[in-house]
Amino acid sequence: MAKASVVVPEQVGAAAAAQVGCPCPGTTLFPYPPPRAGIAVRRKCLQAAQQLELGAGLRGGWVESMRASSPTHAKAAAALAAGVDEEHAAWMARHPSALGEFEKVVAASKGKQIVMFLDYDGTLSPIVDDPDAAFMSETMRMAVRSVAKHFPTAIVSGRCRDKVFEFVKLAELYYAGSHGMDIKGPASRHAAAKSPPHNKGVLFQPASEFLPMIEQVHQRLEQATSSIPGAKVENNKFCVSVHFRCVDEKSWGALAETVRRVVREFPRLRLSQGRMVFEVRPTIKWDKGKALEFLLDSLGFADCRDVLPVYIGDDRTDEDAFKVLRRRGQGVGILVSKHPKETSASFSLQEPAEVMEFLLRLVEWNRLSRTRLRL
Ligand SMILES: O=P(O)(O)OC[C@H]1O[C@H](O[C@H]2O[C@H](CO)[C@@H](O)[C@H](O)[C@H]2O)[C@H](O)[C@@H](O)[C@@H]1O
Repeated sequence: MAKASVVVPEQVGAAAAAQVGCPCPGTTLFPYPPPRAGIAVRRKCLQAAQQLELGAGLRGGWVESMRASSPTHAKAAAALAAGVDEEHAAWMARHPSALGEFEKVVAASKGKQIVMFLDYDGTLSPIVDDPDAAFMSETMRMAVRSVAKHFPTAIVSGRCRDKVFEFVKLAELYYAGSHGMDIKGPASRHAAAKSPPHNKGVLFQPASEFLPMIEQVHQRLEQATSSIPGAKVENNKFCVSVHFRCVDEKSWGALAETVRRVVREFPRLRLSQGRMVFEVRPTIKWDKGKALEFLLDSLGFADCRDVLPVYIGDDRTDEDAFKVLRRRGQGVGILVSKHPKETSASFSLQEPAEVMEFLLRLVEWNRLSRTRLRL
C-alpha cells in the first residue's frame, strides 16, 4: 500500500466548510459510535479530458475527450488490437486488486475505525444506457447494509441526493448527493424533530444560492439539446448532467459545442466530464474530496489518527476524494475499473461484483476480529 502511514490530519474539511459558509465548522454533527438505529448524519488524451473548463482551448480535443470517457470505447479497443497486456500488467502493479491485497488493506486498519465511502454509478450499480434504470441489485443492497452495521458508511454521488436514495433505499447511511454539495445524515426521529420540515436532517448544502441558476441552465440545456437524438439532460439539483452515451458519435461535436455555448451564458458555472456525460456545476470549491473531509469531521474524526477512510469509486469526480486521501496520508482509495486509467487511488477492483465481494469480506473480517477479541 502506497500510503500506509498515518499523518496528523489537518482540519481541512472544517476550514473548507467555513470557506463556503458552513454554519457549524469544526462541530461534530454526527455522533459516534455510528447509529445502530436512528441517530442524527477514474495518457495524454485522458489528462486533457480531466476538466473541460470553459475557455480552456480544448475545442479540437472535445470529441477525443468524449471518446476517452468510455473505457470500453477507443482506448480499450486500441489497447486490445495492439495486444498491450503489458500496459495493463504495469498498471495493476501500481494499483493492485483490493481483493488480492485484502490482507494489506485490513492490516492498515489495525487499531483504527474504518469509515466507508461509496460512489454509486459504476461502483454499486453497473453502468447502463438509461440513467433512470441504474438499479442496484438486492444482493448489493444487502452487502452495503451489512457494511453499515459495522462501519459508518456514506454514499457519495454526482446524482441528486433524493434520486440516489431512491436507488439505495437504506436510511441508515450518510448521503452526499450532487458531487458532495448536498449532505445528509441517517434518519433520526430526534434530529428530524429539531429540523424545519423542509430541511429534515440536512447538514450541508454549500451551493444553495445556485438553485435558481441550476434550474435555468437545466431548462436552457434541455431546449438547446432537444434536436440531438439520444442526448439526455438530468437535473441533479445542485448540478446538471448532459448524457451522450446514446448519442450517435457523428453528433458528439455538435453536442459538445451546444453545451459549451449554453454554459458560457452562466459564468458562475463550470463544465467538466464524467463517463459519457458532461457535468455542469457551480464554480465553488467543493467536490467529493471536500465532502469526504466534511463527513469525517462531522463524525468526530477531524484530528483523529485512529481512523481509516476507505473510498471506492469509478469516475473522474472520485479522483478528488482519492487525492484527499493521498494528501492526508491516511486511508485507502480504490478505483473501480477494468482498464488502466490515470488515478490517485492506491488499489483497484474491476467491477461492481468485485466491490460487493470486497464489502462482504470486510464484514466477515470484522466479525471474526471482534469474535477473536471477545475470546
Ligand atoms: O458519482 P456517481 O454516483 O458515479 O454519478 C455520476 C453520474 O452517474 C450517472 O451517470 C453514469 O451512469 C449512468 C447509468 O449507468 C450512465 O448511463 C452514464 O453514461 C454515466 O455517466 C448519473 O446519471 C449522472 O447524473 C451522474 O452525475
